[in-house]
Amino acid sequence: MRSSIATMRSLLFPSLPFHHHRHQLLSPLFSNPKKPLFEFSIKSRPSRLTVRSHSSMPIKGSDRSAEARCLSGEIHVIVGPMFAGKTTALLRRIQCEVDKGRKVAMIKSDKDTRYLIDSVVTHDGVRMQCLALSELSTFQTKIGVEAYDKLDVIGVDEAQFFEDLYDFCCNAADRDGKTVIVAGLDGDYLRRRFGSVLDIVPLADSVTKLTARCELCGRPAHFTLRKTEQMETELIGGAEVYMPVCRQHYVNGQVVIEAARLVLESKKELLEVYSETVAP
Ligand SMILES: Nc1ncnc2c1ncn2[C@@H]1O[C@H](COP(=O)(O)OP(=O)(O)O)[C@@H](O)[C@H]1O
Ligand SMILES: Cc1cn([C@H]2C[C@H](O)[C@@H](COP(=O)(O)O)O2)c(=O)[nH]c1=O
Ligand SMILES: [Zn+2]
Repeated sequence: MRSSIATMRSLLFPSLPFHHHRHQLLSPLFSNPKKPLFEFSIKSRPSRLTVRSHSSMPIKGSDRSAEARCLSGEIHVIVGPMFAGKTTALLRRIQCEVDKGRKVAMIKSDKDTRYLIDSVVTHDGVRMQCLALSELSTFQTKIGVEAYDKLDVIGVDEAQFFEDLYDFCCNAADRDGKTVIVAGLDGDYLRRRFGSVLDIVPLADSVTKLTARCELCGRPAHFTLRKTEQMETELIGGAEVYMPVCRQHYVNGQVVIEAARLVLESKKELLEVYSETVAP
């Protein structure tokens, strides 16, 4: 038990620097340099807001007034097709937060087993250790209330796989004053809403939709085409299953895939008729 807590803490407050080198294992959270601490007090006339800076008094989540916490909370959403650079952008924004001396934690869905279970990994191989969770609601329990209170920023990757994304983001930003940076697919391979990612758009301070390069013509790719015949929404995979495409090649691709599916189905029916009549 003690060793697992120690492991968890090392995930949260390592002293390792944060490097942006290819295949470099990035530390998920950052040393805890003093960060400017602010206390908000709303004067009697609601239009006046006094901000006082206390460089020494540690303000924990529980000490700050509710107004102060929700004022300091932020939600930023990064969406787009696969290979659009969502995870890359997430890691870059985390770096910016580190440069500002803020404490960060990274979370991803434990459904993403493509590269490493305990790391967020871009398609270019840039990695960062993280907590792989099935539900975001377990995060605070896993890291402990004290460590959670000290956090300034929470990164979430593969957000499309978290069913409790909306409540988590709401609580983290509005109640606890965290900056939450979320990366995930807005649409699935059928261009339908994927999980709860679109639900947090009304909660967001910013929404960024990225594009990849169409694998067939090089134009900007806004959609993800599934190359295989599986039809379930959740299918973990990379370039062997998916490719980013432009609108024209998405539509063409869907026509081809649907035609291929029809051919396969009719072939299967022919084989069944054959096996029942010619060779019972
Ligand atoms: N068709 C493509 N268009 C754009 N980037 C691609 C493509 N295929 C592979 N890549 C690589 O994928 C990287 C983006 O990876 P990543 O940030 O993990 O994307 P996402 O999280 O959006 O799937 C790019 O920097 C690029 O090197
Ligand atoms: C389009 C689509 C994707 N997925 C899966 C495939 C990957 O494991 C992730 C997305 O990875 P990213 O490169 O970090 O964006 O989601 C899926 O399950 N269903 C889909 O329709
Ligand atoms: Zn194209």
